[in-house]
Amino acid sequence: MAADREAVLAALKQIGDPIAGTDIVASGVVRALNVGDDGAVRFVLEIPPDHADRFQVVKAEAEATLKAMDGITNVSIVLTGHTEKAPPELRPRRPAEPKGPQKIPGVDHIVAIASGKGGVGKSTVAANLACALAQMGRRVGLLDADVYGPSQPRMLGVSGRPASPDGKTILPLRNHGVTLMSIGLMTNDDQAVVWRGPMLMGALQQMMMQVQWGALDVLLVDLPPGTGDVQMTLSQKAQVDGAIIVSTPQDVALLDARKGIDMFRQLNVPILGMVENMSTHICSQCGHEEHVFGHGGVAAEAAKLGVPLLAEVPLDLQIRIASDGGAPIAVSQPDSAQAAAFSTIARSLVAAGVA
Ligand SMILES: Nc1ncnc2c1ncn2[C@@H]1O[C@H](COP(=O)(O)OP(=O)(O)OP(=O)(O)O)[C@@H](O)[C@H]1O
Repeated sequence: MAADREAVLAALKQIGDPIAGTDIVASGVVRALNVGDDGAVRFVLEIPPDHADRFQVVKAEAEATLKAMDGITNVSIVLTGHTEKAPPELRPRRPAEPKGPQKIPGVDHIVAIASGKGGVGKSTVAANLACALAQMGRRVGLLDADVYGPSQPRMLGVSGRPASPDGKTILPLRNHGVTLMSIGLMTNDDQAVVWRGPMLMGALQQMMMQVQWGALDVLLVDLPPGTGDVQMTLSQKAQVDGAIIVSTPQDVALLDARKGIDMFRQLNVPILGMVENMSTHICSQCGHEEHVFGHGGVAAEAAKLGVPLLAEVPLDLQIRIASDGGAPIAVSQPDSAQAAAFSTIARSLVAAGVA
């Protein structure tokens, strides 16, 4: 079993800080501690630059201590000079030079998860799909670009602000095997954010290019609903392999989904398929199946538009409870019927060569 964060912290508390005279956890030099599900431990020692030599010894001691512990597979410690800077603020930067779509270093594929309309379950699908892919052994990242309501930190059970040891790169967070960065983690919870166009573009570019994603088979991008600046910027700046459009079966949702598909086609982003969410409702009490929003509307629309229907996800209380609780159903009940819909989408992406 992988060591947990508490055990790692306890071990680090045994190591002295030669300058502060306390231990390295108490003195605050241990930053951005990340203990992975696979037992990999990663953190930054943020130290006064004049004392680098003395902290080399501390680093070696911490490495040796952690490596000797059960459940730790790998230890990676980065020594950085102390800066007073907080993680970078998302200030608008210089207007970007006009450049064509770029690859994100280390990221093999980018898949956008989009919807025409808000509240149709796009983020739920993105979170579950990311977890389903991770469970299949894919290296997966999730970029929550839903500036109007970033929900991935809650759905994936992640909190805290991501660290930026050097003030330039941003270290993402990780849970359930998914590497996550969210615009929601860069703002204060209680602060309403009003995003303006150029600010949005700068923030999205920062998320894509400054976050240390590491080597990924696929980066899923949870887009805001609709057809706005973020969709445009993503498709123009990054090489997007395809988009998945999530819709409920109602006519109005479908109408907006169609607009989304048109937009991606204009931007030359292939449509990988549509997902019908809240497809049928099976009563948890009596097992009766109801079509709350109608059923099959997305299948018909997909056929009309000539795009695959990737899955039909039922409207199910467990799906909501699981996401609200920070462990999507694909990871908390991977063998359930509800989770099967998400593994089906994951398998389609792998079969299509984009994950
Ligand atoms: N299949 C489902 N069964 C039950 N509840 C669901 C399902 N899909 C989504 N929900 C719930 O519906 C609400 C909205 O879902 P979600 O946040 O994923 O939508 P969204 O399309 O990303 O919305 P927005 O774009 O407006 O942020 C959430 O509370 C979520 O738990």
